[in-house]
Amino acid sequence: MKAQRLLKDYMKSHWLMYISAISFMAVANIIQSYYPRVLGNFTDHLQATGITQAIIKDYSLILLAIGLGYGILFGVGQYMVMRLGRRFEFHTRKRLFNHFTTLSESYYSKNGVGRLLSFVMNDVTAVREAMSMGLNQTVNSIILLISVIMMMVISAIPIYLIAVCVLPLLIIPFAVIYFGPSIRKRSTKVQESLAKMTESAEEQFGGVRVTKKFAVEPIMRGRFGKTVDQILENQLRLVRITSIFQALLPFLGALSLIISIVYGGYLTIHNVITLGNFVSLTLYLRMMVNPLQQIGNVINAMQRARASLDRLNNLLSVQPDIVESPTAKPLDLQSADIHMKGLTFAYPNSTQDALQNINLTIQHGKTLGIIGKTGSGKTTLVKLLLRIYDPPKGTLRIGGEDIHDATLESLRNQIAYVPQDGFLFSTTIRDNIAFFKRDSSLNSVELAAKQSQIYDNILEFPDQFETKLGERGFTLSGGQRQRSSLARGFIKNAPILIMDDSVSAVDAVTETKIIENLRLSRKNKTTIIIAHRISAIKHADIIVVLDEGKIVQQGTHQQLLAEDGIYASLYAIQEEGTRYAEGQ
Ligand SMILES: Nc1ncnc2c1ncn2[C@@H]1O[C@H](COP(=O)(O)OP(=O)(O)OP(=O)(O)O)[C@@H](O)[C@H]1O
Repeated sequence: MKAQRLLKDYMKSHWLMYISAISFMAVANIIQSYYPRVLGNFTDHLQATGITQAIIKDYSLILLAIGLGYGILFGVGQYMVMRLGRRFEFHTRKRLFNHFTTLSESYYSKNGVGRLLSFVMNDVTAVREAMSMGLNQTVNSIILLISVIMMMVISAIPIYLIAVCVLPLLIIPFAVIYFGPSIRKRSTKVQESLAKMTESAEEQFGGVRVTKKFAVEPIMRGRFGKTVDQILENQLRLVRITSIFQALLPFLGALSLIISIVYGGYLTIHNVITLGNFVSLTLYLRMMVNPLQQIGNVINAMQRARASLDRLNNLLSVQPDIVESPTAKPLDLQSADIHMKGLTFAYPNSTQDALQNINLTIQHGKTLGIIGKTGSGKTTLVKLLLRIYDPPKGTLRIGGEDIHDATLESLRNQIAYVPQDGFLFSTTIRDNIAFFKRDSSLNSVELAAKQSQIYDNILEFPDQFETKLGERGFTLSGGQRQRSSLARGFIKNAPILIMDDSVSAVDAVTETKIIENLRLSRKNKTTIIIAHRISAIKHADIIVVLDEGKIVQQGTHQQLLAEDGIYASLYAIQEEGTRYAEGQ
């Protein structure tokens, strides 16, 4: 697994912006650290000469200059940091999405949509917040602390007094080392439980229609409630530890201030230091409390963000299962035969073979029908053809070439796959049909719609081919959805068309018309039809019957009827059903 360095890479490519932002904020803080010194001098002046108009004017102008200088420079620096944070968020989300598009189906079957959404939403935001706030406050606090210490050292305040007063503050680094790892561990738990909640919400929303029909809302609420409870529990554990940590810092700051008042006051009474020095010292120490508290906040936020950053880096390091060989060539499938020889396949993480010793030849231009019980391996067979999963080397050849030697693009571009439950996007029906090539002419979209027998329905939709589907759009029936997705397969006019149970939701008359259109439009092109109904495949040049991953029968409709096997008994049952229905 190649380690990813999301944040480091980003910082490397934006270093100039970082340096500029840091410089602006650094100068702003150096200017601000003059503030106690000016007030100290003011006090000494007051003591020496009493209050005069000139003193008031001079010091107000100096303070105004400090205020303006700090405000402008700090504002610009802060803007740059925030901008960097937002750009990081944008860049990371794009990078994640690009990465998602490279991952294989097996990754998606292991990770729910909600979990993936959580990476894009929660984790990226956690890192961005820590980045903007972290950089901002770290620079502010560190520069301010250094400037304050420098100003104290070059002032007339004795070093031993400074050392004693600053002593409690030295405990802070130890507190950080002690609390840091626990904060990070608890933050990882919070992020994980957020991911679980998003996953659960996605599942519950997706299944809301089923839930409603079965009136099982309490179960739904219970399931979601559990994930929310888990977040609360994990967040409270995190809050407990961060609160202790954050309370400790101001306490140490206050302690140092008390020491300065007691010890500094004593030295002032005995004239070891001036009243102005005493005022400056307390102001300096007061000025150190905020940056110290900010450092605590930043460390907490950084620890939380580290947990998210680790999750993101791990995700970006996931390699797709299906990788193209460096020597892969684009294949031309126009006149390619398909050969399967001794093909045995088991899904990753499964001990059972989904396909066993498949030997099959599909000559180009022919129609293959595949039938078999549910779970017999029909879909698996065509997934291997699309290389959604990898068949063992040497077991599947297309046009004489091993499938592993073909580029994925050439393979998938020349095969049209129509699944049983084709997904339709929230766009117009026209765009859904022309999904493969958005600029297809309306004529070709209409032709595909006619071939898949959805044309007449579309004419009745409110905006016909421009009718918007999906969320806040028009809802199609199951059969209409299936035929729209079939039109998507027709319009591609690919050398190989695979219909995976794609006419299961249409009535017998429509099915016959679709099959007839298929035969007309796909002369000399390879077509693979998976079906449960014999009526959908009986015209095929060759039919295979799959049972528990094995080909148990192979031949034409007539040949298989003549055999004493699954096909003939299936035919008898389905015929009986048809006769019964017709007799009703
Ligand atoms: N992603 C997967 N991971 C593990 N096992 C799987 C996966 N997909 C399918 N299977 C298993 O492989 C076997 C064959 O499944 P396949 O989907 O090919 O059957 P099918 O004949 O198409 O079924 P149906 O007619 O119900 O669509 C089944 O036992 C199924 O549980």
